[in-house]
Parts: sequence; C-alpha cells; structure tokens
Amino acid sequence: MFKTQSLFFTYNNSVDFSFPDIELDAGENLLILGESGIGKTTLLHLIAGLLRPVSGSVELLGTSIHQLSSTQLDSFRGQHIGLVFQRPHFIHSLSLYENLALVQYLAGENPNQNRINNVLASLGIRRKQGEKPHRLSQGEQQRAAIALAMVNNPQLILADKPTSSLDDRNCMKVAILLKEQALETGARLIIITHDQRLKNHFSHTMQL
Ligand SMILES: Nc1ncnc2c1ncn2[C@@H]1O[C@H](COP(=O)(O)OP(=O)(O)OP(=O)(O)O)[C@@H](O)[C@H]1O
Repeated sequence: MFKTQSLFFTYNNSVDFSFPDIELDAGENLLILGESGIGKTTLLHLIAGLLRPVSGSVELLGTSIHQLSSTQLDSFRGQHIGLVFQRPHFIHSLSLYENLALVQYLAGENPNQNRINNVLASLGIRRKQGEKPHRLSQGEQQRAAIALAMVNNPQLILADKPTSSLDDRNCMKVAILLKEQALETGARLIIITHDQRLKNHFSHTMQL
C-alpha cells in the first residue's frame, strides 16, 4: 500500500502547499498535472522523502517514511523508490553498466549482473552497457534513466517531468515504457508533468 495523508509544506514560511491525498495499489499509476510553479516537484520530493513535510504523512509498505532518520530514509529510498529525473543523473566517468551496479551498491545490495542485464534488455539498451552515458543518444539516455530507477525493483517509481524535453513521438515512448516497466514489476508509478499530451494514456489523473 502507498498513501499520502494531509501533506502540508512551506518554503521559508512564504509559500504554503496543501496537497490532495493519494492512494495507490500495486501496479496502479497516476499522472499529476499542474501549471508551472504550482508545486508538482515539491510534492514529488515530499513523497520521495527528499523534503520533510511540516505536517502529514507518506506511507509505503507500512512504513511512515518521514518518521525514519535521514540515514534510514536514504536506505529505504534506495531499496524501494525509483526516481526518474528531468535530466538523468549519471556518473559520467562510469559505463552504463557500472552506473547501474553503483545504484545497487548504494542501496546496500550486492551487484546483481542478471538483474542489470534484464533491465537493460527490457529497455532495449543492453548492447550499450559498456558505453559512457554521454555517448548515448538522448532517447537512449532517457531509457538509461529509467533503468537506473528500475534496477532495484522499486515498489514506487516517481518520474519528474520525464518527457518535457522530448518531441511527441519520444514523449509517448517514454511514458509507455515507464508504464510497461511498472506493470511488469507490479510497482506503483507516479508521473508529474505539465505535458497535456500524456493525459489520454493514464487511467488516473490528478490536477494540482
Ligand atoms: N528551494 C526553494 N526555496 C524557496 N521556494 C521554492 C524552492 N523550490 C521551489 N520553490 C517555489 O515553490 C513553488 C513550487 O515549485 P515547484 O518546483 O514545486 O513547482 P512545479 O509545479 O514543479 O513547477 P515547474 O512545472 O515549473 O517545474 C515555486 O513558486 C517555486 O519558486
């Protein structure tokens, strides 16, 4: 089970955000839409535990994540939450394969070659595993970013405007890939965007 309850946040007591509650079962997905500056990234960062709410809670797998210490939260996030950022966060001196092994290591896992190979194969970039990230095309980098988020088999995938820099065709491809990956592993998927093109592809949508 994943749910948020009465999340309230403020930056320096100047802008207040009260977010609607979210509840998702395994395999469900949600598209969150809203105009620029409304607080979409803020909500995603609260859900990921990158920001702490003033009040309210985020619960995943029976754990109220903001009650964890910072170290516990980092480890919980690494094991159970996959993040896809607007711009991929790679270590550029490492190959794609090594980047994925590092993500496993940071989550406290032993590098799992099979899992890395499977994720890369399902995203169609296995033959690129030895390449440095900057040598991949933009579309391949987007898929590699999804691989980074998926490699630890997360229960929750959070994607922050993953498609805003892409044209229509690639935008749909990324959204569909994310949905397929989430469905395949039974993960919950939340995508935030101001990209109205994605609206028709999701059964649950929320407007902030
Ligand atoms: N670190 C910060 N300190 C102070 N204010 C912030 C900070 N981060 C964001 N804000 C403000 O909070 C508001 C919401 O920002 P947020 O990034 O969550 O919006 P968004 O909906 O994701 O916007 P966009 O679609 O343009 O990326 C904005 O007005 C922004 O200026």
